[in-house]
Amino acid sequence: MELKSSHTSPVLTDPSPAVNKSRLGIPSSLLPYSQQGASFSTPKYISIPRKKNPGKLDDVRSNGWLDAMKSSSPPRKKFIKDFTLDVAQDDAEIAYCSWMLKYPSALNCFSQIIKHARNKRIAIFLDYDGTLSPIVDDPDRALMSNAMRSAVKNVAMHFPTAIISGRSRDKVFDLVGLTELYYAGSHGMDIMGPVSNAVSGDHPNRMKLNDKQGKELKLFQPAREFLPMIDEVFRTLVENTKGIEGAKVENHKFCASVHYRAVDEKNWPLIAQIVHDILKDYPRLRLTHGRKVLEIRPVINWNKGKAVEFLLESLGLSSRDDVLPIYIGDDRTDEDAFKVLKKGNKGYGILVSSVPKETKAFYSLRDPSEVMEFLKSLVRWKEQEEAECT
Ligand SMILES: O=P(O)(O)OC[C@H]1O[C@H](O[C@H]2O[C@H](CO)[C@@H](O)[C@H](O)[C@H]2O)[C@H](O)[C@@H](O)[C@@H]1O
Repeated sequence: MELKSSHTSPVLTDPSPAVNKSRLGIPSSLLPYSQQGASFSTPKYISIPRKKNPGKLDDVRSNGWLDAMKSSSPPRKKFIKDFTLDVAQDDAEIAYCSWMLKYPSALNCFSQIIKHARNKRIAIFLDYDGTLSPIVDDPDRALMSNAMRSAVKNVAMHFPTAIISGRSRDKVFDLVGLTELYYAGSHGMDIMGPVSNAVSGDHPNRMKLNDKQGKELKLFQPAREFLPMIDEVFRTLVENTKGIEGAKVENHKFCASVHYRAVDEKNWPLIAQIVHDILKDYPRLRLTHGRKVLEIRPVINWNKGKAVEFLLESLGLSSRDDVLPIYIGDDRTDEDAFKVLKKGNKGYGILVSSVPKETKAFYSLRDPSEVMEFLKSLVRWKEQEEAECT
């Protein structure tokens, strides 16, 4: 989606780096795609001490980071012949089935869902990784299938649809490639949504734009002031983790991610300590845990739940009884959105998980293939309903 702005804003235009990256000692090959060409500004107010030997790893053990890291993603299913392990897998399946009594399958409960949806406007919110694309080792290879793309496109033709991702908005748009949707990147801190009178205006973090088709859109970036800070932290993270095999740092514009999925578990405490040490110097940044990823983001009171509320308002769908928002996601960061929908019974959160998890979602789906089935079912139901009305 190429957007033309009537404003000249460094945030929108992503100009060439103002600072020579090699001066910072970072070879450009270490910079992931989303960072190349991103806006750099000379750090004025931040200085990061370069610690050669990070602490004694006591902090991250005592503050629970390590435990959170270990439990942050379900283990992959293995094809196991061993009888004892077969039994263990059966036990896991039994545990999953009993968990589903509390969080039933959205596919099994489809008729219940559409009963509530009758005479209502459904709005669809989708997470990307683990929801539309399967979790893979390399974040750059998390591609969605063409079948999923077409299911999402069909959904967007029938219902207002938005993707709310932890990735940068540009990156998630590159991966999805559909112009029929709205996109919110950086956990909702970078929203390209519809223009509505209710929330437009002269707020400094909000501006109107036109897309290629001339459709008016609104950009909302509540964390714009953090851009240089995130940039600097990203560069420091790249520098400080470069000796750890398998570590990968991504710049998502308003947040930075440190992946440890491909890092030997014995080095996880080191990764955690590096992030912990950097965060100590940035009281205005905080940590959240994703699936085998540590995410550093501004402390502002903004998250995927707020993004859902913002988009509903922009769509003119908030504070109405005839609206049914459905949010599908797999990650801890999606819980903020589930919470918003659960509060006041506004709509349905659907957790994508193949293992039992504590969640604020209402329903569950096992994996992206079930997500696709669910989206297709929604379209079939809507088309049937439309046909009956004509
Ligand atoms: O909000 P999302 O769209 O779900 O994005 C959350 C994070 O997704 C990506 O990481 C996750 O998926 C990768 C690819 O499958 C996987 O390798 C990684 O372990 C997962 O954490 C993305 O790379 C992160 O930056 C996002 O924050």
